[in-house]
Amino acid sequence: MILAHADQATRRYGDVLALDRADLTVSTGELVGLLGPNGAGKSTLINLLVGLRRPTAGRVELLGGDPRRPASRRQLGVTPQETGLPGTLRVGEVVDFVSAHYPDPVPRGELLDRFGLTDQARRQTGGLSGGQRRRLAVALAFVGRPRLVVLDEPTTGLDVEARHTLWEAIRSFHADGGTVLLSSHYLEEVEALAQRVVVLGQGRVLADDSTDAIRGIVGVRRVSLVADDLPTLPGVVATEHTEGRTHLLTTDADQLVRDLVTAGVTFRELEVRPTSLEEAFLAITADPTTATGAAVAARPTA
Ligand SMILES: Nc1ncnc2c1ncn2[C@@H]1O[C@H](COP(=O)(O)OP(=O)(O)OP(=O)(O)O)[C@@H](O)[C@H]1O
Repeated sequence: MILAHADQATRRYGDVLALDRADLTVSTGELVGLLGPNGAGKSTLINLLVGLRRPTAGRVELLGGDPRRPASRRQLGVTPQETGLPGTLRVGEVVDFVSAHYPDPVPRGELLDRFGLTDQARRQTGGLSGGQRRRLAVALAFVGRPRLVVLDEPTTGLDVEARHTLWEAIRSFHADGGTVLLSSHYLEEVEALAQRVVVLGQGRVLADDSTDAIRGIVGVRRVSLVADDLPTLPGVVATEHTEGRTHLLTTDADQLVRDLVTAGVTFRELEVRPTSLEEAFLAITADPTTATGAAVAARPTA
């Protein structure tokens, strides 16, 4: 069953085209990652799906209805990117307050334990660390045993341990049959959790595929060297020249280095390093005729 659906969803903010004809379907039991750099449109798409904003064009549907209708949101749990908690309420009181809205909430102790907040139950939320506050905000999305949980960058600002606690909680909800849509800047995070990844860039869905396939697309590396003359080499997604160095972006750095040697290229000062997600996106969107670009373009996007 389809729990969330965007059909050519478009959203403008004045002159800014934040989301450009995006398609997305999330079905029961899926754990889908929404991956993209800053400003890609992740929050915009999420906000349309959970009824916080209306699309300028196109259609969105949540749990079979219009997300703007409260009835459609009854079985939804959301943690937006920005949240506020009443600073003088204790952690346990906040959980009780939210729980009171649901017929069969997760017991307070169980929820706090799952999110590593048991020791903070009696603390006022104003006295929590940023990471603890974020974990509480995420935990609240799960209180009402929702069918669908939507989390907008749930682990931003968390240290490694807190991030892992949160991942475990998300995994266990999913293992019990729950459905999750979460956004992230980090491929590693999406890889750790999701089987399916939707990549957004400049408001468009660039790819919608398995985590493995996306790793192949955005796992771009930068091979940089000094060489007078370079032949055309296979597997190069983009080429840049700065200060006498040539930078070759590729999804297979090992093979590229082998090809350089086989081609008899005289080079020096070779460096291989990972690219940022931004660089990878720029590379794969810049030239749709490259092998990598074709892999992206092959997905239905427009
Ligand atoms: N309320 C708004 N008013 C004007 N422009 C907006 C508004 N919300 C978002 N935008 C713009 O829409 C584009 C997409 O923003 P969005 O927040 O959806 O991206 P994002 O992928 O969630 O980014 P981030 O990872 O930084 O949170 C950006 O250019 C942003 O500046």
